[in-house]
Amino acid sequence: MIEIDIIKPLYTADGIIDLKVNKQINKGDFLTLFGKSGSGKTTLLRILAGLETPKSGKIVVDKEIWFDSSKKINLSPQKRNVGFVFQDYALFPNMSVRKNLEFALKNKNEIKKVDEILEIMEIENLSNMKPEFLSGGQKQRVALARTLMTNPKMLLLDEPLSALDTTMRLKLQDELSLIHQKFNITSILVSHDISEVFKLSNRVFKINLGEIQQDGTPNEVFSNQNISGKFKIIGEVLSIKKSDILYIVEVLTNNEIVKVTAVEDEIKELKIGDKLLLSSKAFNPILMKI
Ligand SMILES: Nc1ncnc2c1ncn2[C@@H]1O[C@H](COP(=O)(O)OP(=O)(O)OP(=O)(O)O)[C@@H](O)[C@H]1O
Repeated sequence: MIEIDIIKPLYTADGIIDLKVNKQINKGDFLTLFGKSGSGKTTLLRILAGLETPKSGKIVVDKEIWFDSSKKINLSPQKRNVGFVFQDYALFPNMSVRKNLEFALKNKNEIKKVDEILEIMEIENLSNMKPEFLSGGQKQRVALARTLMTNPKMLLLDEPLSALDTTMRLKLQDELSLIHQKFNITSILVSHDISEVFKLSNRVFKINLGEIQQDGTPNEVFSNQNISGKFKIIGEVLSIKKSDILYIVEVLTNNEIVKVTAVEDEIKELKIGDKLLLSSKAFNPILMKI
């Protein structure tokens, strides 16, 4: 269990706002922080990692006090043992993949763990390569593998997949999900990608201007309560074309492209790249084993 009750002033272009979090996160949760740019998501991850200090409050992880302003306790990042993965892979460029993993080992007697993790992450074939020769997806897989070397109590993922192309992103989402199931590490992800949120997390904090405005499952947070559609999927607008009096909207859903007709009112506020909810009321899907 992670108990967070902190306040930290954020210096934004529009003035000072308080990042205020008073929440508990269950062990094994996969939580996503979702919200506009500048709302405080990365700062919250950095506070948990011990890289930023709140003005006041408390952070308790599995009954261990990581931070308590009243008792002047502030555990160093090394003592917190969290795994942090960023968008840029932060691998040591002069070391091979294997050396990058070995370097992260705290207990050098656990050297066989390197091979275990290389195998789990399916990167044994890359073990002697230097990062500069790896693709973005491969580098991020190595960065994740390196993070797992220290048996972290918590995995902090700051938009780790946002620099990757769609195919690689979907593949690494599957891997993240598998890692989470296998190691049951409490994970906190920052993501702007709603389909990623649905795929990976069981809980979402929707943050705005430093405050958590919504807390629930992805369905609770994102499904528009006014729509009573029987069938709902999240998609992304790829194109909007006019056809007579209607519009044809191409929507990407789970790597499939679907064409949907829409009226002017529906497309008024839509632009390419927008996330949307595709729903249908009188639609009875047919299930077929393949
Ligand atoms: N150490 C700090 N102290 C005070 N304010 C900070 C600090 N670090 C960042 N800020 C400010 O706090 C605001 C929130 O930054 P943060 O990076 O947490 O936002 P974010 O929600 O992660 O945004 P994005 O989605 O763009 O990454 C920004 O306006 C930033 O300038």
